[in-house]
Amino acid sequence: MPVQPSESIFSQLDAFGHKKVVFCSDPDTDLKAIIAIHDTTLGPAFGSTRMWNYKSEADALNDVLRLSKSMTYKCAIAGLNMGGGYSVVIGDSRRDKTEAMMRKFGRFIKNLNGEFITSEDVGTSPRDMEYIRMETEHVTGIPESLGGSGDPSPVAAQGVFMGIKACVKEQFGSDNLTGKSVIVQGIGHVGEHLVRLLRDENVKVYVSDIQEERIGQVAKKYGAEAVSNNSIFDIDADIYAPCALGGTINTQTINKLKCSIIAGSANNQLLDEAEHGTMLLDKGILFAPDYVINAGGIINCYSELMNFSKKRTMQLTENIYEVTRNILKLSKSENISTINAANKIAEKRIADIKKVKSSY
Ligand SMILES: NC(=O)c1ccc[n+]([C@@H]2O[C@H](COP(=O)([O-])OP(=O)(O)OC[C@H]3O[C@@H](n4cnc5c(N)ncnc54)[C@H](O)[C@@H]3O)[C@@H](O)[C@H]2O)c1
Repeated sequence: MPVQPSESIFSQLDAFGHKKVVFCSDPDTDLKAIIAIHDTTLGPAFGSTRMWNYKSEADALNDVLRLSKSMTYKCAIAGLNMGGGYSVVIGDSRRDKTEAMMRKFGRFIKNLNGEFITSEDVGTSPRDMEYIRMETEHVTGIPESLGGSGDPSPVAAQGVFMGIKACVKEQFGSDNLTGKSVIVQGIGHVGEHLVRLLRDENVKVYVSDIQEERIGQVAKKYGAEAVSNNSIFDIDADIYAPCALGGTINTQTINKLKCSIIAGSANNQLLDEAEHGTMLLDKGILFAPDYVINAGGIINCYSELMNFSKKRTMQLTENIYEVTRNILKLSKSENISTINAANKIAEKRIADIKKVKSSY
């Protein structure tokens, strides 16, 4: 069962298996943030910073715990030498965010002495990473003009695109996307780049968002069909690409879905991994585990840390195709959900590397 936001903080930490959680409070800058460090077996905890107007502090904690755990798996399966973490800043990014708030948050990261390294996410931008960089070096995704790798979302979209191709190969026998149809839910940074990549392969694209004006703009720019957010599950498309927030795949939506593939960028798409992963398996809907196919963003940030070339970054991102294919194969051969198959592969790598690190 998923951990409920109302449970005690320590029982939640036990259930997720976290190493450390830091609550950052600074009334002078109105900063309220949580940094969660899940696992550092493979290296320092890597994770984005999300700014969101959470309904409650308990929701914010639940979100950061879920997101940081999936980062551990994401780094492991992408072959990176990094652990898993995440942070959330509580507030409305368009109304409440200030330079002082982000710089103060940078100071909290600095105090972790490299145990946590961050980058941008929903509600934060390369500009915010620049503010954090003024206080600590433990940040990536800073603007290219400052020597960073800039916005990771085009690379994240490329990885999602490779994941979609791997799933199409499995379901249809060829990874050619021409003539297929995709619903992109959430046309923000990643969603819009994904729409462009799909349009370039002659895919029929439906776009949806909670911001009505965005739907019209993006539909017009890429020749996509605009769909209201309430009616996306009525559309008969081959692929559903969730690119907004998590939890959109649940008992209610699975019963409505008409697609045969789910593959998108949003983190933690399954409301309950075990229950909904199995439901999708039983219904024959292929689910590309989100943390596997959205790893392009973190690969881009890792490349910035490691001084990798753009070419190497793209090679690592395009490898998401093979990684996804291997997961689908394991899922099929063992008749387990795709999320279970991905978790098995990620956990094996963490266990193997733990043995390497057990001696000098
Ligand atoms: N940006 C990256 O590099 C990156 C990398 C990996 C994963 N992700 C994940 O991908 C998702 C999108 O990231 P982004 O950077 O594009 O964010 P973004 O904030 O730029 O875009 C999100 C979009 O989703 C829309 N949205 C929010 N709630 C919605 C809902 N209920 N229904 C429909 N639309 C909704 C927003 O209006 C916005 O347009 C997030 O879950 C993020 O964690 C992002």
